Amino acid sequence: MKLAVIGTGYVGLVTGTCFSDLGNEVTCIDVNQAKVEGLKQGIIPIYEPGLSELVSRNYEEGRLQFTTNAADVIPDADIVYIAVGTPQSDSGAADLSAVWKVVEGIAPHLREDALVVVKSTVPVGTNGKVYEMLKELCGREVNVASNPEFLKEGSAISDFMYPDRVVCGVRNEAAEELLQTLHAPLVRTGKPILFMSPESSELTKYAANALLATKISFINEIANLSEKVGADINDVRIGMGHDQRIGFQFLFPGLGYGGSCFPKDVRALASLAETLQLEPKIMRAVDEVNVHQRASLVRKIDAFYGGDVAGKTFGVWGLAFKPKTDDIREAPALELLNYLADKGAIIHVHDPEAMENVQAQFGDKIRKYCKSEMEAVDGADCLAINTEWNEYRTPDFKKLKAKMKSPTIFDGRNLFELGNMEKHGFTYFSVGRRPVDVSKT
Ligand SMILES: NC(=O)c1ccc[n+]([C@@H]2O[C@H](COP(=O)([O-])OP(=O)(O)OC[C@H]3O[C@@H](n4cnc5c(N)ncnc54)[C@H](O)[C@@H]3O)[C@@H](O)[C@H]2O)c1
Ligand SMILES: O=c1ccn([C@@H]2O[C@H](COP(=O)(O)OP(=O)(O)O[C@H]3O[C@H](CO)[C@@H](O)[C@H](O)[C@H]3O)[C@@H](O)[C@H]2O)c(=O)[nH]1
Repeated sequence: MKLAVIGTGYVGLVTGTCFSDLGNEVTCIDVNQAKVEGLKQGIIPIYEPGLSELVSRNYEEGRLQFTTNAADVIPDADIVYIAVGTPQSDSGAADLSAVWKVVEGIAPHLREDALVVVKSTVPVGTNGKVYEMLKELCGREVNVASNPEFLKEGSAISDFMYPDRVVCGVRNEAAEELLQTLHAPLVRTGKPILFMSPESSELTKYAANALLATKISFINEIANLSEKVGADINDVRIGMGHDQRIGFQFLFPGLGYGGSCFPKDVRALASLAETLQLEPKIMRAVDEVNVHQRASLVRKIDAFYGGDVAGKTFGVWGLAFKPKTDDIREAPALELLNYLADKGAIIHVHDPEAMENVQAQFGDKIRKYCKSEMEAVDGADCLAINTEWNEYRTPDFKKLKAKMKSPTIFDGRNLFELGNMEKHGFTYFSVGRRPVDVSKT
């Protein structure tokens, strides 16, 4: 099949590349000329495990192309995917301006039998609006479907290639047949392609993200309670998770959810409900708990130092919003960096992939961008951990202690055992567990 994928970001690039790898002829289109030129030279604009190899192979074998010129590609396409960003607008609702721009841009070039598929996460009713808009612009009916994406950054390729389910919102059999054929190689293991109305498909995407976000805010609230009552959230989490009705997934406490999806999607869903005179009490509470949790490391640091961090050296491990990505959109680390920079602390950071993105925002407000995690703690008054990269999980504690000026750790991801911290003589603050304070022993 011939596919045009418009928007070559985390979702568009992964979608286009994976579909090309499955034997389709795919052209990825983006307005960002530098990005497109880079991709043609094998420069991948994001870090996503396995993506670079897959892009290179399919580009070299001619199944995957990149362009800024939609008009050249759309007339040939069986399916046109819309995968542009739908960020949060000032009101909290999703900003659909990029989607409307794409719709206007493709209308004059669409083949009579082409299927337009909205992959971007869009509020319920958007598919219907795209359909109406194309009908108006083209002077005829255009087939429009919804196919939301459920991939996670850091495991995007395997999530795409081995989905739990594929959700498609369609209006007719022609769309169902095309999407069935396109996705057939992804569901050979028996996972379902679920066909439903575009409205149900759009709502499924938001509802899934909102429930996952709810689990995270719930466990963070229980973690804060654990700290007050002397319980250990790790034991509580495991005790809960063994109940099969609850499960273990998305119950890790931490610094709240970040990234480009959960924060904006929870707010967009709440905002949609409010425009319909409903009161989205759960969604608003989930967001509120999350905003509070994102500042939890800052609160602990501020309390420990009595607000006086000026001139103190902070080693910071982890900047990306989660491991295995370079994405810092809504990353909890940004909250900490802003606090430390405003207060005049000396900041040394390390992240395996996200330092360039942080440098673009913080520049010389950060004293050192370090090549290794040990370099970041050299002479540090304390270590603060934001992201659970695997390489941070088992440091040589003797070496770590010897490097630091003071053995103090603020861990937003519960990477270390409390017993280990006691054994090695660290003062250690984590999430939902008792503090270890060696200065008091
Ligand atoms: N990032 C994720 O993990 C993820 C997962 C599932 C769904 N989604 C949803 O997918 C959509 C895309 O997210 P993303 O993270 O890939 O966004 P992104 O910001 O990484 O990429 C969007 C791309 O679209 C391009 N673009 C903007 N306007 C354009 C236009 N008129 N024509 C062509 N290209 C244009 C931008 O230059 C950019 O490269 C969003 O709706 C998001 O909510 C994201
Ligand atoms: O137990 C957990 C699990 C996750 N998180 C945090 O939640 C955020 C989101 O993590 P994750 O869901 O793994 O990454 P995303 O790439 O944001 O993926 C989410 O958002 C995408 C965009 O809509 C969806 O496609 C995915 O299904 C959905 O998981 C991150 O800040 C994590 O640190 C926790 O705090 N505790």
